[in-house]
Amino acid sequence: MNKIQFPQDFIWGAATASYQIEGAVNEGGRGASIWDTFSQQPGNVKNGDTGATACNSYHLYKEDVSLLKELGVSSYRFSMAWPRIFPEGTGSVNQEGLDYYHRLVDELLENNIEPMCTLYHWDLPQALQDQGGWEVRETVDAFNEYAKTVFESFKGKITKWITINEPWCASFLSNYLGVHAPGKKDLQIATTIAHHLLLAHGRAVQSLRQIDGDAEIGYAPNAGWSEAYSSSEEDKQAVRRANGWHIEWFMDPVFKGEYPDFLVQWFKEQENVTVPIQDGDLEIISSPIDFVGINYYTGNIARYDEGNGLFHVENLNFNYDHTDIGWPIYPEGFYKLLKYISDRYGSVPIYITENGACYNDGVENGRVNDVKRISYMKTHIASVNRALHSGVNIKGYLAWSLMDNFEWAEGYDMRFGLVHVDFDTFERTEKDSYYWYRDTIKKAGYDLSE
Ligand SMILES: N=NNCCOCCOc1ccc(-c2cn(C[C@@H]3NC[C@@H](O)[C@H]3O)nn2)cc1
Repeated sequence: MNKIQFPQDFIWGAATASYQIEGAVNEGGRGASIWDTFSQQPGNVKNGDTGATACNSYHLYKEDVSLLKELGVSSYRFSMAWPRIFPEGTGSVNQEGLDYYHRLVDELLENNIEPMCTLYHWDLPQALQDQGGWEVRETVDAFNEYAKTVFESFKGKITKWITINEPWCASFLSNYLGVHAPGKKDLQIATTIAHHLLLAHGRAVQSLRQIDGDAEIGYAPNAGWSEAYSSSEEDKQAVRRANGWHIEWFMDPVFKGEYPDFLVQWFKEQENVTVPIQDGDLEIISSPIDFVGINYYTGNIARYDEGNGLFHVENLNFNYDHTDIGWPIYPEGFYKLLKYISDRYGSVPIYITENGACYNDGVENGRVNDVKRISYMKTHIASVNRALHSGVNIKGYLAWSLMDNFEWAEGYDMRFGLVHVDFDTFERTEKDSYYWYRDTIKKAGYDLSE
């Protein structure tokens, strides 16, 4: 039997995020976010693209839900834009913002699709950034106010919440590497922000427990996978640092109540950078959660390289095939990552909250023949299946992304969607991968020989 089979109760879904799909940035009472500001600054985003119109999902959400219904998914992961709920970050609630998300959630529920809502997918209100943003602890308080407001408003409708999406991106990629908003390049600032994001996560977990005991909550750390080039101790230690930065730095505090000490020492000795932990912080951060979302795209083989970057690591190009965004295709890394997480953190329920590939195929004769995306999905869903059958407690898989959208600093050129979007007309065209995924969901798996 050459079949990849999943349990009948395995959850299949698709994912998006507010700034990447909504558009309508000046409608419905929405305030500015740091991504509005960052994308308007020349040079930050390819082709000068911004999320001003995106996929126009603010107005076309019913069409999006129809696509989800036809796809046959039981879960849709989306994010709320904090600046739609609190245009100034705190203070008065924007009822129009709440109303929009109630319309979306009601449409999902009417179509028997479970909403999985991300509170923070990087669109911090600019008004808060102007007062220090995630560098200051007041923003943690503001996030908790935002979280409590939507927990109350959607109680009984939304039963799966994700606090923070990819805190590594929202801290280090955005404030040390300068690639994402707000585009800072300061390791101490980034390390402080990473801590405050984790603290905000923990505060929101505690708030949900007070407001809605029937809902579940988790977070979605991004996780790449680096593998040592050789069995030399220096290669193994280099890779331990690289994986630690992406994985343990954001998972140990939540699941073990402490930062990985070898990296804390590395930051102190190499960069004179420290984590601004205050009494009680780690107890808050390690508040028990119901699931963890894992976002996986790519992995690599790496080795020690004295003086190379923060951790003296060189990623080797093994001529693996790459997707159109240049990321190596490494499905084995997905299996190894999932096993690693399960071995290190136990049987916490895992949802794959993002996995997908960038291929920029266009529409030809009404079709998008994205065979490479189908191949990527086959090998990566197979890796999820391997991990599941190796005892990893995986509850579901949500493809990134339902549709092509604003891919941050890459703008609209880089397409991750199962559905093609014409960003001038907003016309949606289901790709071949959409139909393959639909059929796979129906069969709860696929035949490896297909
Ligand atoms: N490590 N050092 N890098 C040095 C130089 O970095 C160059 C660029 O780096 C990165 C790293 C990671 C990403 C990234 C993108 N997505 C995809 C989104 N996930 C959430 C959802 O919104 C998707 O759109 N996930 N991760 C981008 C750029």
